[in-house]
Amino acid sequence: MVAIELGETSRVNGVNGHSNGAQASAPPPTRHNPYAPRASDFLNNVSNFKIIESTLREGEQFANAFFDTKTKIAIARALDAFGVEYLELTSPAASEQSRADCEAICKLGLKAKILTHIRCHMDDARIAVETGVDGVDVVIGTSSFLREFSHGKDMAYITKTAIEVINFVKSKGIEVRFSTEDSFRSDLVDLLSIYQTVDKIGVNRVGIADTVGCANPRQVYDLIRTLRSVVSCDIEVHLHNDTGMGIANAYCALEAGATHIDTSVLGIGERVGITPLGGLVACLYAANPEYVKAKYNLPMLREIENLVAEAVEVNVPFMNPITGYCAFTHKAGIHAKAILNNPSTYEILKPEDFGLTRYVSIGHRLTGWNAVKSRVEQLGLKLTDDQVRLPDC
Ligand SMILES: CC(=O)SCCNC(=O)CCNC(=O)[C@H](O)C(C)(C)COP(=O)(O)OP(=O)(O)OC[C@H]1O[C@@H](n2cnc3c(N)ncnc32)[C@H](O)[C@@H]1OP(=O)(O)O
Ligand SMILES: O=C(O)CCC(=O)C(=O)O
Ligand SMILES: [Zn+2]
Repeated sequence: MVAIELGETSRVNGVNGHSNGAQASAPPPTRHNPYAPRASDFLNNVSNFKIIESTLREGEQFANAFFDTKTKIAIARALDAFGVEYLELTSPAASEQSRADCEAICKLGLKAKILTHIRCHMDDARIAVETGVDGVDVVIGTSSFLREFSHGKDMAYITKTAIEVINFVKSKGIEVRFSTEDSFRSDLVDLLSIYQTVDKIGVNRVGIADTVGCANPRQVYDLIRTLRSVVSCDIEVHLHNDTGMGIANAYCALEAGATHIDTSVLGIGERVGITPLGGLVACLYAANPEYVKAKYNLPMLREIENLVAEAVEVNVPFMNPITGYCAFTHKAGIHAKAILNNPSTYEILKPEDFGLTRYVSIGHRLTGWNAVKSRVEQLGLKLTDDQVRLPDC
């Protein structure tokens, strides 16, 4: 768990980590974040999680996504090289082509485990287990909206079918996950009851889905923490970004004990999509850079985002974490001076860890003399400080 010890030290020494002088033998001050996870956060999985990368499932539901086989394979290979633990693919029940593509990706021999995503129905399950996948993600809506207006089934029917499908997939010796669609608008007693039932019969993971993007971080924390206390299997979360909470909600889910996070490249999916891979990586790197660097090939992120952006014909957003075109550009004089002295003053992410470089912008009315001096030195010019400071120099 990251920075437990450092957080405690900061607490001993006060918010800024400074000793008050009376504690002559106190440990030296630290400059670490006093809000970092503490030993008491025993459920916290911020430094112990797996990514279920769903660009080839949720991402295919993005309005502009029309992936052909070659593109799907290129995306699968790139995400595998990046190091995601799982790839989730569109249901083979969706079309003959989806089934063929799923089989083709299973045959690539990737390190990532391959999952496919199906309705909680035996017809879909029978097709899915024949594709060669390592696991099947099963889903069914449990909110009153979806029970009434989507599939029309009650909780008794859902529970019975879930048991049948889970036992069937397990009998094939592959992983199975059971998820409720629209979890945050479902009845809590219904949810906990069905999750306990599927946990008892040996499901590998249960999933919570914020299908409509209505949840906030505190609600996510509370639901996952409650669920963590009633099931012993892994917990996955799938979080839509309709109100911009996709990354924050994923972080809180991990803090509450979730083990698996669904992502897609650039967050593409239904409507505005889900937790973006790059943004999640940025957030978790900020919490524990060493853990994230050891797990993923971070310099590949830009290439993967460009690959997907091109495939779905969108631009990488200018404010994208890590790869947005200004992500490591510093402009105002106060920032530029401090950055040139020590990049950590205004950077929580190190560009070099992502194969990128920082840029100090000059030539604007907010530029200060320190930035100009640095550029003068870079260019090998010989000017005194007074000359650099002169506005007409
Ligand atoms: C929230 C999510 O993103 S869940 C994942 C969504 N993914 C997809 O929809 C995959 C792509 N979809 C498809 O290829 C098609 O919709 C198919 C093959 C699944 C079904 O196609 P169709 O038979 O033409 O049905 P259609 O798409 O119109 O309606 C969905 C059907 O699934 C049923 N259904 C919806 N959710 C579930 C569920 N979780 N479990 C079981 N059945 C379900 C609906 O009641 C409806 O059944 P009906 O045919 O009796 O009306
Ligand atoms: O299977 C899941 O957990 C999520 C399905 C989905 O895409 C959603 O509910 O938004
Ligand atoms: Zn979704």
